[in-house]
Amino acid sequence: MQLGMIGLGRMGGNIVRRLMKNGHTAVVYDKDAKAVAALAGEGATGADTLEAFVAKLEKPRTAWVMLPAGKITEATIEALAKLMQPGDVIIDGGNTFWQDDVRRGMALKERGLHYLDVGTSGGVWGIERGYCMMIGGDKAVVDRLDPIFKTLAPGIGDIPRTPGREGRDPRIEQGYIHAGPSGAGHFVKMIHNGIEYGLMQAYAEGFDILKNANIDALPPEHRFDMNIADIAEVWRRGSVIPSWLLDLTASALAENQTLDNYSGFVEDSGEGRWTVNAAIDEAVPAEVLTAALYARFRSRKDHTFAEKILSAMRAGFGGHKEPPKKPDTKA
Ligand SMILES: O=C(O)[C@H](O)[C@@H](O)[C@H](O)[C@H](O)COP(=O)(O)O
Repeated sequence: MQLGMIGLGRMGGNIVRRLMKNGHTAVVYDKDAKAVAALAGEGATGADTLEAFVAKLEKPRTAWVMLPAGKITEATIEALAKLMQPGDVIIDGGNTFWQDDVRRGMALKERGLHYLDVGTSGGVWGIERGYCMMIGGDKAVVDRLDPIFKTLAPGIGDIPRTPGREGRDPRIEQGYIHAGPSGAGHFVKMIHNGIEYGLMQAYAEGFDILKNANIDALPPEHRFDMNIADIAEVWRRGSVIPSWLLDLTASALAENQTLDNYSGFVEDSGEGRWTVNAAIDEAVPAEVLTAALYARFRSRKDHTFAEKILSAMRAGFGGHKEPPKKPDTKA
């Protein structure tokens, strides 16, 4: 099957590679001509403008947009929609806010275009491992494009089947789901990422406590000099908390246990914020996911103004002074 791909970064380029490796064809476009040339060299049909890209696609066209969520994705889909014809499909595979999908899905439908939002998980490893996909949009379109999704998905692999799932939609076990109408795919991906924040924060805090178990503030007989790289490794094997995130942590610590190659300034791309907003809209208490998001904000500041206010209040009611230097509890 043929797929058009706009955006040939770490995700888009590798999606095209995985498809071509498995017998599909691709038309590719990116503002960076070098990225287009590189994939053309690997067998894709390159296009140097959006117009040329659309002209090279077989009808009905399928164009997957894999760009950073926000303005660039919005502008690209708008420009693309003007060039497409009724029956064509536009896929947004980035980390778009699901309400933008709901709006776009309706607007494009009025022009006879189909729109799928595909939350795509797997990062830079997806080319080998496959991508877990959470898809929103019309069922008929999702079904028609099944050969693409099936190839991109990880497949059942060596993950044991879940007892009790016999006779259900086989796509789920392959690693992709039609989650519902427009927006549903990115809604599921948003919650996936919200959970990702929480899991990451849980591991991060646990390892920080282990790392600080030898500080001078503790009685000598309560101090432990922990090898956190080894602990990460042993937990991967038969414990209750293995995961891919733990695998990645173990690899990073094995390489450099001090992690002094990182500053600890943690970015976010929006999904965690939207998860918390959704929890508020639904009045669902999401304490862990909210705290994990705020921990990222905290990571970007030396000391917040709020912390100065805390110090001022403590000084006011108790005469407590701030310590002259960072306390020992922070390594
Ligand atoms: O499932 C995935 O592959 C990841 O969740 C991915 O989609 C994620 O969005 C970015 O790697 C970083 O996200 P943040 O910038 O929000 O941490």
